[in-house]
Amino acid sequence: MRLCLSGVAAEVMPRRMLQCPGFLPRSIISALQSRSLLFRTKAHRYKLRQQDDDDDEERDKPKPAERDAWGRPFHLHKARGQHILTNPRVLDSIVRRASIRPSDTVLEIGPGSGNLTVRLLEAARQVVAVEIDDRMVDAVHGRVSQLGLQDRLTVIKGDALKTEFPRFDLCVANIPYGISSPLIAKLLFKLGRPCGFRSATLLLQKEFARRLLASPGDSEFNRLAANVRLAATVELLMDVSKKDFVPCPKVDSSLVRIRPRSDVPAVDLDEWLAFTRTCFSKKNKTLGAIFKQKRKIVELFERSQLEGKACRLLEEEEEDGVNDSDDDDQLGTRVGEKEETNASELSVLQEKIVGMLKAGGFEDKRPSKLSTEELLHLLQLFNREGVLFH
Ligand SMILES: C[S@@+](CC[C@H](N)C(=O)[O-])C[C@H]1O[C@@H](n2cnc3c(N)ncnc32)[C@H](O)[C@@H]1O
Repeated sequence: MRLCLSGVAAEVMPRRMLQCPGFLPRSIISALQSRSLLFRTKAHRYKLRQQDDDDDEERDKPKPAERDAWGRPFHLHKARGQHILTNPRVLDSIVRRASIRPSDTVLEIGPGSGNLTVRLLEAARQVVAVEIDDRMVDAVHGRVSQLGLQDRLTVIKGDALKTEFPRFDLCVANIPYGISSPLIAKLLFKLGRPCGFRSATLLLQKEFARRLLASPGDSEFNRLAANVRLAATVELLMDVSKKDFVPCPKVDSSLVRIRPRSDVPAVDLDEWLAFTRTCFSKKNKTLGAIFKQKRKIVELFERSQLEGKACRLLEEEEEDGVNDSDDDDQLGTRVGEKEETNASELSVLQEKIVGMLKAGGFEDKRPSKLSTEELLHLLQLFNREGVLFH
């Protein structure tokens, strides 16, 4: 009976059968009724769907939830990820788990109206916040001034992806989820080496956090996880319910701590990033299959040719003792001239790559199952053969 009720049959069971005394226990009838499983006729289904769409539209509308520095309400924009964390226990917990020292400068991305900022100011020496929305900048300034803490807060108005960050010890933030991936890439790969901060404690969309935490071989393991593993360790600190935000988002969140590694392998980061882009372009294909694609071989061939030619030309220029800007222009033009790619050279390169993958035991392996060390070894094999990705 249970099976029948939990499946499709429950959707089409005539109401009078359910109402017939003794046909079903009362508890089951009320459970079914409360889950709206009864009588989902076409019209009813349409109405339910319509209701869902209306709910989505309602959710997408800006919400009057925050107040500006003068106490006037203003709308929150979903497109800017403006979901304000309102649960004080969760906010306190984030600050506690971020391991802030009294001497620290904390970078906060997207302070919003300052719920987290005021707590960070209690724990740190100073806070530098980057906020894109003027209204939020005013709101957080107003709030912090009321508490007399304005001397220890600097708010940079701008896009966190485009703004140069000042020096900081920790990053602690409830970020707009739309910029998670480029922001983490910026923190780990664009600030130079060593990146100079101890950790980034970030609230992220739960599914995104799971991917960051994935290990090689896990179904969620992807290029982002492979890149982050090269430069950092990631740990899950806690999950946070969507109910703790206003307006309530569609997804739950997780707090993670990302700690830059002090022993990042000596590899050209641009070359590594381009290499993982190629390897993870079809993450479930074997490396043999990925590097048999003609398009990939042509790309690698052209890049290697271009690189080789640029080096040769530079050497020749240096030998001639010529190196002024006109010659630089000429060099650019000459290097930029597209070489006629020769079919036999291409097939030589393809054979070389396939042979190298075979010899290294990589041909039948999938990139999503390789450890950082294995990926680094593979990149080294390519580079040794003169194949460059960047
Ligand atoms: C999820 S809310 C967090 C607000 C606040 N920190 C909290 O915990 O309630 C994200 C904030 O980031 C801001 N924001 C969105 N995109 C941004 C960007 N590219 N750079 C800087 N701030 C951004 C939004 O205006 C918003 O205030």
